[in-house]
Amino acid sequence: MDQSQGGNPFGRLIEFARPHKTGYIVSVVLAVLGVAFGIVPYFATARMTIELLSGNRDLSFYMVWCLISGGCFVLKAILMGISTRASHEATFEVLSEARRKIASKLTRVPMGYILNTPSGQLKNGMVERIEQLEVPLAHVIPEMTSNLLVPIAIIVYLFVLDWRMALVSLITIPVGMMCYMGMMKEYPKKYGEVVKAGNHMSATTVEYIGGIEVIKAFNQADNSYQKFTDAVHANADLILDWMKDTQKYSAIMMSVWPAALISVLPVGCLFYMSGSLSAATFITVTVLSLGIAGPLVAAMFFTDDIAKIGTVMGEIDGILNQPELVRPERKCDLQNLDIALENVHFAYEEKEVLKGIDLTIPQGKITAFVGPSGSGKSTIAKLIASFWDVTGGLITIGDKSVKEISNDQLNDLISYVSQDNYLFNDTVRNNIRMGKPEASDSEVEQIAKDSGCHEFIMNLEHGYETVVGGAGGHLSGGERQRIAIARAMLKNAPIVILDEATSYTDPENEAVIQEAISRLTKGKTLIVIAHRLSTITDSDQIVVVKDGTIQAKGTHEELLKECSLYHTMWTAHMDAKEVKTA
Ligand SMILES: Nc1ncnc2c1ncn2[C@@H]1O[C@H](COP(=O)(O)OP(=O)(O)OP(=O)(O)O)[C@@H](O)[C@H]1O
Repeated sequence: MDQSQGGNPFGRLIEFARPHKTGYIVSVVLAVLGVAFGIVPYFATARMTIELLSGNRDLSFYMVWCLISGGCFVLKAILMGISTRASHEATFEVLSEARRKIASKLTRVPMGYILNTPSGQLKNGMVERIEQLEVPLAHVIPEMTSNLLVPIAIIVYLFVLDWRMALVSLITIPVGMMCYMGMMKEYPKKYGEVVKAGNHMSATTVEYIGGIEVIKAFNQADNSYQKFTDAVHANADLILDWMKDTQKYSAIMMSVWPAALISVLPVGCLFYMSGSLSAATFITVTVLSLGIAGPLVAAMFFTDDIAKIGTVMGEIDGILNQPELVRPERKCDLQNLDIALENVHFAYEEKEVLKGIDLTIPQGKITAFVGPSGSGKSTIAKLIASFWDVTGGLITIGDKSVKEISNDQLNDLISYVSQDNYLFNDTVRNNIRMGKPEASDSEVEQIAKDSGCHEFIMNLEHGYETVVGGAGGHLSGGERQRIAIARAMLKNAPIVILDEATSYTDPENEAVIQEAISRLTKGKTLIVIAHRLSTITDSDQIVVVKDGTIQAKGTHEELLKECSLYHTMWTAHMDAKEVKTA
């Protein structure tokens, strides 16, 4: 994990590339050699022009120089090709490692960060931002190095030939530099704004697609979905304004920079007439001065990408530097799997939602949480599964704080099934198999039978091979929940948490699933959160939660007698059931 960050963004980029430095070194060396061969034709042209003017009529002399020039062009192309390939191979390794780092980081940060960050923004960090490192890594490192070396080598040579002409050939460079500085003066600020607007547009687009059903139902299609259209326009306006600001500078720069002949020709003529410059030097300087601007302009184009590095690395580090749930790597010994909550307090943000929970959940028993909506039931379950750290108090499993249990061990211990368990856009079979990746096809089918969902799966168009669509969108809510339960049962963890896991299921199927769950979780610790109280009456312990505190706990019969809130909830539930069946 990378926590060493901050400071110079270019340094951070090099840090990313360091494991593949051999590829980059090879690439730079080959690019420099390629450039060196690329300079030869300029010298050959100057040499041949001088000889022509001095009256040399030896054809073989010119043929040899033409061959040398042609050979150098070919060598340059080959070396540059291999250099680009080496830098790209190294770069695509670096990019995939960076993406893997972010993906793995997301599994270690508290769930709060993931839930509170728009998924479009996280996707941007993992896909677009990392993609933007491709140019700096694959092109800037070899090509910018070589493109700067060519003009430097030519300039040094010009100074050796005639320092006055060397200075004259450089006159356009400061003018071009001034335009360039004008173009770049607000770059970090402007690019930061563009990234922000892009992220907002991306997050709004994801929200638009995710909420398309609601948008259609409330007749908010396309343009009338203001938030989306505003984000798209804001993004386009920002980029256009920025382009308008910089266009004048770039137009002047691109025309002035390559115009070295404007100064070299008249001044060279004057020196030549006055006898202080030989024809040979004049011709050589004229030809070579043409070779300065091209690579410089090419190198300058990369500074655009370099200027982006700060913002891009900032976004990537923004994810990589998120505080993690601190957990040990090593497995610890647990005496038993009793779960205890001691004076647990918790706040998602400012407002405290759990206010001192004391509770023991014995191993191998069924504990159910009931209570009004928003009272904190799911939060208790999520804290047991370590989605967040408690703000105060302690949660233990087998007398060990959950903070002392490694992520892997806790994942093996707990199966958590929520109301909206995510299904991947894959086959039903593969979605169930996620519970135990090494499970055979027959194991998957057996658990589906045991969980009471084989029949409905076989009725799907392609049975177990039916692709469930993005987030399981091709299935009904109840079907999605049943597959999620089968997946959790296949995992066969000793602690199972069902958080409204059958809420979308119709009463007839719910009875089948309940029966299957009780069979499959025999001997395991089962924690159930349910609104339909009739499904939890057999629990060993029912915990009534209200306003983040425990109002009462006991069996169904005990609570009916002792807890007025439970009694009221039960009566309301039974009345609702009667109305439905009437
Ligand atoms: N990710 C979150 N960020 C901020 N607040 C949250 C978050 N999740 C839940 N809350 C708030 O915490 C409180 C307890 O929520 P919780 O989901 O634990 O209640 P619950 O009893 O399970 O409710 P329900 O029966 O409706 O599912 C609520 O006020 C809820 O708005």
